[in-house]
Amino acid sequence: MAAFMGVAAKEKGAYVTFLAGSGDYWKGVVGLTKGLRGVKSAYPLVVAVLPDVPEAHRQTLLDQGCIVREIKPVYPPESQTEFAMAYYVINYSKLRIWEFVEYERMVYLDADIQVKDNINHLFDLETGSFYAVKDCFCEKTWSHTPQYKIGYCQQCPDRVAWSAEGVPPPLYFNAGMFVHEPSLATANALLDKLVITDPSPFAEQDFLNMFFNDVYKPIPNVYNLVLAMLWRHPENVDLSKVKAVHYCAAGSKPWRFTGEEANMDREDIKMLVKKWWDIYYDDSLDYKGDHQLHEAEAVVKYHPASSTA
Ligand SMILES: O=c1ccn([C@@H]2O[C@H](COP(=O)(O)OP(=O)(O)O)[C@@H](O)[C@H]2O)c(=O)[nH]1
Ligand SMILES: OC[C@H]1O[C@H](O[C@@H]2[C@@H](O)[C@H](O)[C@@H](O)[C@H](O)[C@@H]2O)[C@H](O)[C@@H](O)[C@H]1O
Repeated sequence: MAAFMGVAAKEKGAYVTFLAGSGDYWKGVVGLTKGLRGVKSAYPLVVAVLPDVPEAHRQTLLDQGCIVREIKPVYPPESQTEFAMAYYVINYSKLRIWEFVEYERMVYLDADIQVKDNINHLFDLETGSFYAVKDCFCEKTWSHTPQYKIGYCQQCPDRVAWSAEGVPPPLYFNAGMFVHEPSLATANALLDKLVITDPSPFAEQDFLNMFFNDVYKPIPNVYNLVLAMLWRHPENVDLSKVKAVHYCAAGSKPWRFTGEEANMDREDIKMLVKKWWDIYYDDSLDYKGDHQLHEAEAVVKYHPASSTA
């Protein structure tokens, strides 16, 4: 009907990632798109690229079946804030993906994530909420926070009681993976709010947590295994059940891996890095123009009525 009315019909959904700069994160996107293909994902991968992404990297991603969309950068207000990592300032540009209104639903995945199991069912989660995995506060990157100082972490809230006030901080998600509903109203509200919000150490991650605090719904850690969970909360990790691995710990990016950084010389980490490369170099997962399952077929094939997240 929408098409008949001359309005472009909305696509059901797409996976989306973000690529900035002329560095080597494009390799992460190749690993991501091949991993998604390997688990028979029903939706395409859109790559939101900043203007500084070279043509050669864009072409490589097009050759891998990605939809490449250039976005305008988003910068936070001027401030003296020290970001947890200096380059985090570019991550505010992730906010542009709310403008991708041709999609009803998108699943955002950082380029340093690899999907190991089919997650198509995330597209069928009830609308109106913001779904993401709870982060961990135990790494040194959190040393500026009160929770780190007392050893409190939402991944194990009983280990150290929050404080005399008794009210722990609101649940906080890792912004490397989330399920969202693009809309121009939300996109504009995000940018309007950003203009009057002081930047903070975890940049757009802090900002998104503040903005979606009232509608945030945690989903299981299996959808975004923040690697530090392996040594910070091993009791919360069953690798055989993990659906997406997030190589976010310092020194863990597979395409730069040396194993020399703290916690990297572990057998489980080396196995996960090998798995990343196995997919990256698996030419049976290269795009051959056929990975895009028709959505209706995908609904039947991958979303049996009983499927739930
Ligand atoms: O130079 C960069 C830095 C970051 N990113 C993108 O921004 C995401 C978040 O940055 P990063 O993965 O370094 O953050 P982490 O989760 O490791 O803290 C990356 O996964 C990429 O998608 C990028 O494309 N180029
Ligand atoms: O710009 C802020 C970034 O903040 C997050 O990364 C952090 C965070 O997860 C910490 O909790 C970890 O300790 C740390 O290792 C990790 O890099 C997101 O993964 C990334 O996409 C991006 O939003």
